[in-house]
Amino acid sequence: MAKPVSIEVWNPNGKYRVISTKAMPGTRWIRLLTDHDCRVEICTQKQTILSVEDIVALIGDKCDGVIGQLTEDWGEVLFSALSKAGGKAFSNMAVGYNNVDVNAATKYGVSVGNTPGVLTETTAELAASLSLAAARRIVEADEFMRAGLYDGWLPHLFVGNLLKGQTVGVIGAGRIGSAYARMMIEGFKMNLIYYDLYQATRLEKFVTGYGEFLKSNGELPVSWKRASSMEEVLREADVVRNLCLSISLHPILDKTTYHLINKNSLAKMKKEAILVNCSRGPVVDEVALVEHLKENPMFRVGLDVFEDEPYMKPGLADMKNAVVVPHIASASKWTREGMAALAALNVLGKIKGYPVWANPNNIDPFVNENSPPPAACPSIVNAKALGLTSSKL
Ligand SMILES: NC(=O)c1ccc[n+]([C@@H]2O[C@H](COP(=O)([O-])OP(=O)(O)OC[C@H]3O[C@@H](n4cnc5c(N)ncnc54)[C@H](O)[C@@H]3O)[C@@H](O)[C@H]2O)c1
Ligand SMILES: O=C(O)[C@H](O)CO
Repeated sequence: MAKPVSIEVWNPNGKYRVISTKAMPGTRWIRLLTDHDCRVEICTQKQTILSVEDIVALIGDKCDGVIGQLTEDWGEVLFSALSKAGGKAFSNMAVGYNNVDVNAATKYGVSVGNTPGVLTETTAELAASLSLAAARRIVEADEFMRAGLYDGWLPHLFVGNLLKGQTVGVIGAGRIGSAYARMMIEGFKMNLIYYDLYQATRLEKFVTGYGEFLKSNGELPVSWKRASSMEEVLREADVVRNLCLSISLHPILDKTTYHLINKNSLAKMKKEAILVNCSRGPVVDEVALVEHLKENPMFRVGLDVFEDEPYMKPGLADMKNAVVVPHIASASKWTREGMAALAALNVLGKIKGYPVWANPNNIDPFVNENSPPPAACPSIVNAKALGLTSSKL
């Protein structure tokens, strides 16, 4: 029997019982629910990662919907418990939903929401920050300063890499990968090589147009190339004798991307390259990465995500050529409040029987605080499997 889980309650007399497994930023998401007759219960338990047993206890005998977190294991047990409690709606407060067994949810008739779009730029900005921090050795230099080791300017002190005019590689050129690519191309005049299962037409058009603009300005144009495999992105450096300086990972995590970066792929990268991961930890074989970092001191990584969060693989914390941050890529106030609103509206929309928003890439009307959100679920990943109708709004 799980211990009772501590909660905070809003609108105790609300008709629909909605649970959030964590306190989320802002209060708009709470208002959106309480204004529509929901009783909102927020778990205030101290431990960061809730167990399945804790969540079953939270769900109890009557629950209409749950907002959960990417640290939780949403599978058969939880969807069955939610369904038994009368619940039909779940939303992750994240765009990635590799922690969710969508088939199990569908089997129990539970919709699975996620929060795309609102975190695209914030996440891409962190990937760009990690690229810069790694290229210019910012963390190492900061530690050096604070340790009182600086005793005067030196020609060799913390020499790093220039990004301008080099090549940026993007694996997974979806929303975030494309936004990151644009930042690096526009900001640092980098050339692009990308690998994705699908053609990133808008990104290609952007690079072509920007290249023409630079040319008309008398500057060197930028170029793009769509690689036919990830290996081609890693190898490109040798082919064109141009340093493929920075490679950033932005695919979803599934069985096709698990350990996409491993011992073999690392061996194909330039010894002085930079690898950034703001997708999911298991996209990189972290043990192989630690070995590679040890053997190649000029190879640098910027990591926001880790294979066994919250832990790092042994040795990673000691590597000076690694910049590590605790899964904060989407951590801007605007984005986190927007994610909370989207997650709440995914759950509310299903409870109310609203249709599903037709374009999950344009969620602006849901995050605009100055007007009421559309009567729709912003993003339901199993909408088709559940036969949910699409919004005409
Ligand atoms: N670190 C963070 O805090 C953070 C924040 C937001 C998102 N993410 C992660 O980033 C991922 C991407 O988010 P998004 O909004 O850009 O999603 P998206 O669906 O727009 O983009 C994912 C892209 O990956 C591509 N892809 C899928 N399988 C691939 C493969 N085998 N090889 C190459 N490309 C492949 C898809 O075609 C798609 O273009 C999320 O699923 C999530 O896991 C992490
Ligand atoms: O998938 C996501 O949304 C992130 O990992 C957290 O923002």
